[in-house]
Amino acid sequence: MTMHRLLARQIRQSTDEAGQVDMARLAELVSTAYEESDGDRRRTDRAIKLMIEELEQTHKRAEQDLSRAREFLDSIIENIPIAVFAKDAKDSRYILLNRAGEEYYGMPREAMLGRTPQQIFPEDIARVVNEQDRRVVDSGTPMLLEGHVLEVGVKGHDRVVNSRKLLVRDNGGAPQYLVGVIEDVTERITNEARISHLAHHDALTDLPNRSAFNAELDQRLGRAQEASTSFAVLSLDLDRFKDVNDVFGHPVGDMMMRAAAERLVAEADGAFVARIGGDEFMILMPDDIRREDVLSLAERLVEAIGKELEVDDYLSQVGLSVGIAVYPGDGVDAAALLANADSALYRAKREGRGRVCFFETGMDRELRDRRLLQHDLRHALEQSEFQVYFQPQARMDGEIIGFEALLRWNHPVRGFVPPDQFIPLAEESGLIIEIGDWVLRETCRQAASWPRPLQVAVNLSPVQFQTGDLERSIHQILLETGLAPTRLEVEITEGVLIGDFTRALNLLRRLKALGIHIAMDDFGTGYSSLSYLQSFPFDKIKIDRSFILNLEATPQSAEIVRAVLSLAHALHIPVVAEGVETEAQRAFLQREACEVMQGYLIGRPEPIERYADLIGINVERRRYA
Ligand SMILES: Nc1nc2c(ncn2[C@@H]2O[C@@H]3COP(=O)(O)O[C@H]4[C@@H](O)[C@H](n5cnc6c(=O)[nH]c(N)nc65)O[C@@H]4COP(=O)(O)O[C@H]3[C@H]2O)c(=O)[nH]1
Repeated sequence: MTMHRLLARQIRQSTDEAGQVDMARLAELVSTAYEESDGDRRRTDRAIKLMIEELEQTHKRAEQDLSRAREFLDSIIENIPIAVFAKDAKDSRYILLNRAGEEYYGMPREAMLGRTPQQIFPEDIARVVNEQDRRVVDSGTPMLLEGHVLEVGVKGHDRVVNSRKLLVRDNGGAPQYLVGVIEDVTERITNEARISHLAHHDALTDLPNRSAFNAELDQRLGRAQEASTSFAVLSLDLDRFKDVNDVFGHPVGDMMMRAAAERLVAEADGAFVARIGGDEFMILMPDDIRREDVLSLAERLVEAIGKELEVDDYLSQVGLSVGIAVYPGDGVDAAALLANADSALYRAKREGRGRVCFFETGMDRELRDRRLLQHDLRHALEQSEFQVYFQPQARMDGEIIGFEALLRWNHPVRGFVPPDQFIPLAEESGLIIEIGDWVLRETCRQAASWPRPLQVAVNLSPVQFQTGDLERSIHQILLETGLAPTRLEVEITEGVLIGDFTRALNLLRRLKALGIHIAMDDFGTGYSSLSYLQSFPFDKIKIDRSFILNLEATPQSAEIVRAVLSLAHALHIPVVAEGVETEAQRAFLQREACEVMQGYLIGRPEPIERYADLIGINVERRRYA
């Protein structure tokens, strides 16, 4: 007989040593076992119930997640600014369309869903759409169209779109859906075109800029090399444009620049005109144009720009200088052509502006040399290559009353470089501010140490008036050196007053109020010397040495000197005659009652040690010896 192991154990536990079964004990054991078994079953039932509940919740959560994901995807598809559609692969019937799709097709989705292209679009369009759909279904390869002009929809035919259609198969691999996206890229393409335009055009004049010019020049070179033709490169620079900005301010300057650019384009006969910098332009002339035609066009440009510019009731006059280099004679690559056109421009400007110059051999050397000099000039101050020379000024009876300070540059290789060569370079680069301060400080320092309190005159450049703080510099230098302001004279040319007239005039007034004397230099060589005499009470007038030089040779010079002297006398302004070299010139000036003279007859510009006796050093020594 087989018996459950539990019952056998319970009988064993209820049987005594004599083999007698204690029925009451057995009943108790069995009933305890049943109770435990009931408890186990109940626990198992509860666990199963909990598990079922947990499974149900997990399932529900999964369903919710799925539906949320679907909603999320739906909302993305619905709101994406790209048209999205899905069609039945069998008959191209639309089964999904998002909001951008409605906009693209210009109809609500209700008008499209469940319908085929033939039921929606005009016949010709429906045919194209169907053909595309069939191609994708038959080949199984996606269709991609980029930048094609929109043929369906309400936005008009000026829209440009990228579109893509692809096939989705069912689990068995049979074609099920066609999914398509259509992106309107019109704005992007317009923006890209605008950015590309900006990158190649100058913002102010809308002319091609330097990079566009370089690209065009490269193309021209390629063409000319292949076809063995020639062409001309013109380098143009507006003269005195800085004055327009100084006088009228930048907004008016900008308008004037636009007006000048328009004139250039109008006159350039369709040539390629580019603005490559502040007031610099370049022109590429048509291929194989004759030299005389290039010249006559350049001259027409100079004439057109030279006419008065009128913008918003502002009148101004600027000029134009032109340098020309011709391919292949003046250069076979871009760098050589540009450098040579620039050299020719430099010559045109140097010859008096408003001119046209063709490149000639040797001009490049001139420009290169100038650049080298400019480079060296930057180090001249720190290398102590400058020195102030002094030239005496005397009354007509020979009594020395003062000196003019004249700057000298002792270049380590070239020797003495004339100030007429390096001062314009220093002005162009702005170095004149530092150099001018140095000359003033050095002159005042020296003059303050002279035993005789003679006058000392220093040249000031127009650039020092326009930039930097000249008044403060002079003030500080006078304090530093201890020179009495009344012993200092500043010489200015009319260039100082041509720029910002009011600013320069105010500055001169303040300097004069300090006790400094103001002299008008190079009188008679400018355009408006007379009108400037009216606007400021100069302490001295210096007649330019060109008039003195020609005193004996040309009667006109004598007349001019006479006229200047009588005018100055009438205004009670003393006159200094510059460049007096001969006794005859001195005698003439004395007869005409000129007050002061300066020139080789009295003494050349020299280091002050050479004039030690004039400044009182020897005299003093002798006295105390
Ligand atoms: N043939 C001849 N020439 C005479 C005679 N007497 C004087 N000279 C020269 O005439 C020039 C007079 O100076 P400037 O008209 O102010 O003309 C000056 C002035 O405009 C400028 N310059 C010189 N030093 C300075 C300076 O420190 N600062 C500035 N801004 N300009 C300066 O450079 C110009 C030329 O200076 P330099 O070569 O020193 O030339 C000086 C002087 O050497 C003479 O009897 N015969």
